[in-house]
Amino acid sequence: MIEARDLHKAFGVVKAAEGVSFIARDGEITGLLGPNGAGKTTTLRMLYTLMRPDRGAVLIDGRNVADEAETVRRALGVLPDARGLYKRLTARENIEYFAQLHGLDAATTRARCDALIAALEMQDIAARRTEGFSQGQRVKTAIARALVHDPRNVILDEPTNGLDVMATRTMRGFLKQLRNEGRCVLFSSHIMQEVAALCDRIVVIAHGRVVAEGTPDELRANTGELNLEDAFVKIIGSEEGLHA
Ligand SMILES: Nc1ncnc2c1ncn2[C@@H]1O[C@H](COP(=O)(O)OP(=O)(O)OP(=O)(O)O)[C@@H](O)[C@H]1O
Repeated sequence: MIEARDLHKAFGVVKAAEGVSFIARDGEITGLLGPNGAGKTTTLRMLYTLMRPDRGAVLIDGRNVADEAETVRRALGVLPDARGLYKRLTARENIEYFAQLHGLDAATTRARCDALIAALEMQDIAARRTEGFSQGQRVKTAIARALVHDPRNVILDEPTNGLDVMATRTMRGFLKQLRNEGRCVLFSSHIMQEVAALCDRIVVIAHGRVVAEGTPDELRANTGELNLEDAFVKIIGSEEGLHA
């Protein structure tokens, strides 16, 4: 479980997060939806311990990040906005390297790598150096690497950004599999259709604040709109972020 509790973060005069609070539960996919510059990446960075909030708290499985950063990090798998692969290593070696950093033994490393490579349909690229990888190939490698230690909570910053239709389908199927395994899956997107297709719960963020939250049905009911797109226009107050 991931909990954002009244998170604030400012960069000079820019207030990127102004009291962001929400809970992402186990066995659910939670989507953080908002237009460009809404504060999604900043919020996720605070949640995955990269950035310290000016105010507020982050709790992962009930543990406060400020007190137990190391324990919390072991329970987190993160796809950051900068994917950052080692380009001289193959895709498999990138994943194995993270397994070593987490202290996994050789047999577990092999088993986890094989399972992730199969689940993400990356058998054809596993033995290739990542230098020159396409966007989709890089994202798959970075996700496999983020999940090699079998974390209970998964945070992904715009995981389908730049992916083609087939790669997006694979990614959606993979995220659902993580959810069905009982994990807590939280991802950000500025694309309404992406969030609508995948999420059990949606947290809508605009100008650093949570402006709506609920299941797709609840968001429709609360806005009095039959169509989710119309509901978002009403919530965000513009058509930003509605189109892929
Ligand atoms: N390191 C930083 N220094 C200065 N300003 C920043 C920094 N990081 C974020 N900001 C500002 O904070 C605001 C929120 O940015 P953030 O990246 O969190 O938005 P986002 O919702 O992820 O947007 P996008 O969909 O475009 O990625 C923006 O105005 C951005 O310019």
